[in-house]
Amino acid sequence: MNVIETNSLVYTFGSKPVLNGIDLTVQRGSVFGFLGPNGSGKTTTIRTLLGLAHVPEKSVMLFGKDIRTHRIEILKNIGSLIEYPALYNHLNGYDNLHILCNLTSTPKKRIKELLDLVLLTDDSSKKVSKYSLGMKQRLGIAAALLTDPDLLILDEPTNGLDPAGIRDMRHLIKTLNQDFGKTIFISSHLLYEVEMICSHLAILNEGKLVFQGKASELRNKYAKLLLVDTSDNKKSAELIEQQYPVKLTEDLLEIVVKEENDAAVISRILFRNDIDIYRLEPRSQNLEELFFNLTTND
Ligand SMILES: Nc1ncnc2c1ncn2[C@@H]1O[C@H](COP(=O)(O)OP(=O)(O)OP(=O)(O)O)[C@@H](O)[C@H]1O
Repeated sequence: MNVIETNSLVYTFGSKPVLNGIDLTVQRGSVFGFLGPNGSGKTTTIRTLLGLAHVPEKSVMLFGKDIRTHRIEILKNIGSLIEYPALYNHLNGYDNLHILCNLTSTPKKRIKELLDLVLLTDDSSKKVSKYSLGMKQRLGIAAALLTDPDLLILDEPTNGLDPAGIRDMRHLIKTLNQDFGKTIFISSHLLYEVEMICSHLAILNEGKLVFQGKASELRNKYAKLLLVDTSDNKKSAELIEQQYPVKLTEDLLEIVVKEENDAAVISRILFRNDIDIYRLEPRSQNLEELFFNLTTND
């Protein structure tokens, strides 16, 4: 069953079209990455999914039901974290969840389970004002999970986090999906970030989807670059260009590769020709380069 389905979804701010006919399909059990540059319409799409923006009938369906006619029922089964979590900074983590438990008539034992899950048990009696942004985000996710919804919608969950915060967030998303069966919809403007954790992706550009499918399908659609610096870049370029497209810049080689083991193939070519490698570094295309490929290669 599709957890989210949008049908030719359109949305305008005044006379400005922001979403231009979006057909999203998010299957149960997936970690779905919703990618797009700033201003492409991600937050607006999420607002439509949560019934916060007025849309035509049947254009936004969740769990097979129309958000226009079944909003309350649908929202009971969604946990969301949009921008920063709304928390009481002067209270500790436990008490924040306790208040929400009372509001939602959730049994108190759920608090301990969730604090364990989001790795905040040891900090549960600390005031939230003393939490790092990553800890606040994780407490926000615990709050969103209180009523055990099937779908979790996270808007840029790693924005502003330090590397440790990003690692914890990735781990949490994986656990929620694999061990607890949650379907997770994540918006982001970072390609490598969603590629790493998502099973499926959609890419939005100027209110239109330019790609939707499995993350592995996207990987096959675009090339990666390998940046290489050697003891003899000119000779290296001549050797490598027999097998790979290569550009010789002032101080390095930019080689277009596709397979994981291309780096090994290239190092063997150079090694056989007595060329030393000083640097060999993969670089993914950024979103702009990817858009260019997606819109010109098809
Ligand atoms: N309240 C509003 N009134 C008018 N235009 C708006 C409003 N909110 C957003 N927009 C415009 O709609 C477009 C899409 O915005 P949206 O916030 O959905 O994009 P986004 O992909 O989430 O970007 P970001 O990552 O920067 O939040 C942008 O051009 C934005 O300027």
